[in-house]
Amino acid sequence: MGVLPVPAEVRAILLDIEGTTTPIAFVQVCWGSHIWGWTLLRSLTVPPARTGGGRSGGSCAQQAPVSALQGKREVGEVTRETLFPYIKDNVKEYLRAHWEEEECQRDVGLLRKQAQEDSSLDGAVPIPLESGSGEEELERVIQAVVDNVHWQMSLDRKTTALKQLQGHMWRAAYATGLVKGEIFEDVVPAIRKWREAGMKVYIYSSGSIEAQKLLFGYSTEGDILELFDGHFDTKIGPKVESESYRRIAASIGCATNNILFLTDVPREANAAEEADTHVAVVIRPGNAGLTDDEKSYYSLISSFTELFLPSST
Ligand SMILES: CSCCC(=O)C(=O)COP(=O)(O)O
Ligand SMILES: [Mg+2]
Repeated sequence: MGVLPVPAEVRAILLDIEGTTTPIAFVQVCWGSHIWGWTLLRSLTVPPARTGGGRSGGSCAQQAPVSALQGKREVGEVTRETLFPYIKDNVKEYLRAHWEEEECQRDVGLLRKQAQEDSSLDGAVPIPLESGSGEEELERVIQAVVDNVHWQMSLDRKTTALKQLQGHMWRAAYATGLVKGEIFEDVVPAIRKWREAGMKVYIYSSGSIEAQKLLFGYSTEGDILELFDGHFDTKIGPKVESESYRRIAASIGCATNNILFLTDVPREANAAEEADTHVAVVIRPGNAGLTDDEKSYYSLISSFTELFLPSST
């Protein structure tokens, strides 16, 4: 095991999620079974604010009881292979069930605006406004939203519009207990130690703040939200732009060089470093490989226990 001394001026540790606190597989690996995905969907499409759903609320009538679903497959298995496939498989049903809710309309509005900005990109999918009130017209617009979401996800885009919708869809999956956020085992003990040493700890992920809070609030380690002093997402700026790290420092109330950022993505590390933030690249099972240049340029850790704080003995 290596040891990485943390510079004495560091007062706050800023953590990426996917590939850093949490296995990439938890976020990205495909569903094992269509039937499972379909059944889970049925249990999760109840609109929170009303019964009967939106215009096509009839789809909620055949929900499978949660206990029956849990009997078919262990919770742990679902959590390891869940987040992105869940969105891809279930976005159409989700939109049908929630379409008339304010939150869903806000999400669609954001996606439509993003689609306009993306119109010059190869393969971009526009989202038309609804013109009329028939079921066919509704289906046409919903299909465009579905195609847009699938297109963005095929490129692993990190737009705020996509991340907002994803966060809202995951909420039901976590709340039923069928999904739990997976955290590497070294993460919680290390953060507790850092906090005891007086370090502030923040999250900065492309996942929306709501999605971050779900992942850590319903995690395999229980509700661990108390371990974090704050959360940042792409609303503060993209992770690959150095200005985002200046804004985060201003928001925390410190200088950029008082922060140590841990991430699996060299482009993000590079942007943070340009802003004079300390960085270390995290190597976890399943992460993308690094080039030889990246390996020799960046400080690398494979576990949070490798960080050595000046105040720790
Ligand atoms: C907050 S959980 C979902 C993670 C996600 O949507 C994502 O894009 C991961 O990005 P990260 O910046 O955490 O690597
Ligand atoms: Mg990451």
